[in-house]
Amino acid sequence: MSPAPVIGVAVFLIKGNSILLGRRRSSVGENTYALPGGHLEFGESFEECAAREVKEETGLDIKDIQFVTVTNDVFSEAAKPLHLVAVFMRASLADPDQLPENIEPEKCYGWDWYDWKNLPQPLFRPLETMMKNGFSPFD
Ligand SMILES: Nc1nc2c([nH]c(=O)n2[C@H]2C[C@H](O)[C@@H](COP(=O)(O)OP(=O)(O)OP(=O)(O)O)O2)c(=O)[nH]1
Ligand SMILES: [Mg+2]
Repeated sequence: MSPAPVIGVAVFLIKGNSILLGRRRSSVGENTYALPGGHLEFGESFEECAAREVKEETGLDIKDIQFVTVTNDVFSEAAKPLHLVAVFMRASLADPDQLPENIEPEKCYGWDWYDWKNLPQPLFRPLETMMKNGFSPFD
């Protein structure tokens, strides 16, 4: 039996021309820069999941949470095959002066703001694929 598809929610947290990224500590995408996010829990809306994951991982409070796009990928070559539906949301800081904290240091090396025109490398693969396809969360 194949495992059920998994639903991830990731958040483009936008501040001026920058987005918040953290270098992952994970068997999936170790050392790559990714958005805050995690898995949808039973009964949650995408907006609730986005706000909860950003709070759990960075301590930040967000507002104006909107859906932007969705990806659907099957990683069949992986040791544990994974079918991932990733829902991408966009949001802004409720308080522009609030600073990100690394609340889950076992999952992330730290959060920082990066100019959209000068993103760090390597990006987490789903993010890199979106960028290569010309996606922008600012449009
Ligand atoms: N965090 C994050 N997840 C992403 C991004 N792009 C993308 O496809 N995803 C997908 C891959 C992951 O399987 C899924 C969940 O994110 P995650 O790996 O951070 O999960 P997590 O441990 O924080 O989740 P949880 O089990 O604590 O709820 O979302 C991204 O840029 N950032
Ligand atoms: Mg996460």
